[in-house]
Amino acid sequence: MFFSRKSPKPSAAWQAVVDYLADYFVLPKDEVTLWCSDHNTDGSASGISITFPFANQTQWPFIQAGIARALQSAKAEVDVTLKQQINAGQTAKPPVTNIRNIIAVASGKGGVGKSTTSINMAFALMQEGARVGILDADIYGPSVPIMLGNTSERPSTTDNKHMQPLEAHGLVANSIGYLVPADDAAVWRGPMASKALSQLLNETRWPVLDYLIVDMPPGTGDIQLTMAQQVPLTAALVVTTPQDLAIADAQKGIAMFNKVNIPVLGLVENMSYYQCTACGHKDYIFAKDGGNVLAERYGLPLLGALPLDIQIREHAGSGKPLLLSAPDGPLAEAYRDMARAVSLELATTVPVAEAQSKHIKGDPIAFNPLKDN
Ligand SMILES: Nc1ncnc2c1ncn2[C@@H]1O[C@H](COP(=O)(O)OP(=O)(O)OP(=O)(O)O)[C@@H](O)[C@H]1O
Repeated sequence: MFFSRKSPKPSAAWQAVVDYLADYFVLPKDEVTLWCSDHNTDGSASGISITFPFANQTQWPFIQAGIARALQSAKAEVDVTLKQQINAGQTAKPPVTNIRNIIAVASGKGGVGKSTTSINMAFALMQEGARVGILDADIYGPSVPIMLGNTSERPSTTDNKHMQPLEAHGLVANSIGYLVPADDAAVWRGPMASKALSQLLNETRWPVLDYLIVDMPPGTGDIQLTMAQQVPLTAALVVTTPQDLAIADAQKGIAMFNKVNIPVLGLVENMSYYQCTACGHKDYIFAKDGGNVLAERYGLPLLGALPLDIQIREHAGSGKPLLLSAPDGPLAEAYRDMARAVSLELATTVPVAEAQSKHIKGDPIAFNPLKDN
């Protein structure tokens, strides 16, 4: 965006930008001020750089237009640039090489759509400009290979010690489903399942990732607890459906992460409602506001509400990700809304790790599926 260099009042411009951002993101001015810095455009005129610590690139055209309007009404002129730099969040355990943030997606009970939410959120975060990977920790029922449509592929290795993760549509992934037949893993006891997860996490050559999404096994038993403790999680997200039973189980999920001091970013209500394709009427098939009530009870934000929609099921089962097949539709938009909310929540609630770049070693040679952004 270009403005005349004859900026009479840089402080008015600064104020207009900060006010606009605080208003747009519904955040305190102190918070958004941290994203802004003065920069020199050509040595004589100064401008404002906004560095977002979260993924929101699809919104930049709106934000740029909004800032232009705000500057115009403040009668201020300044050059404004937008950038994105996602920080590594603080973790209790040492971070995994190349991964800035690990987010667990969990559910109190099976079948609520945890895996579907994980994969769609991963693609949505990518569309918002983040570098993303997915780790299928659902050892007993891995579904990532099916959803990515690459069940017959296997991770390769060059040194017999590390795996190159698979890559599908720019998303890097690893899953027990790529490594052993489903029937074998289904009978593993807890210690074997957690060992498998540890190997998948630590012996994969991850490229530099802003987010690794971990699709957890459903439930809140010993296995899930061990896994939650074992992985250097930055934060967790709990997926639920609105009916009472699922809500009761989601509570156990929140309690489990609280017990091991992993911050819960918020809740996602899946299959919230069904919208009639003919008349647009919304039917709350399971119950209304279940996720909202639970979110209020725990003081957590409701970060997304996804409808029950045949397209979501069809895309999940066909290996053709919804976010790529129908990127402009309302469902893709709903997932991107959720992804931005998750990314913003993490950036504004989880403290930034002290050592930002020590564990970022760079993309393994000859393996860089993600475009630089
Ligand atoms: N919003 C939705 N609309 C329609 N179908 C959905 C939706 N979310 C998930 N599904 C479908 O519901 C089924 C269960 O979803 P999914 O496998 O994601 O659940 P899960 O909680 O991960 O299950 P599991 O306990 O097996 O790990 C799948 O067939 C999926 O396609």
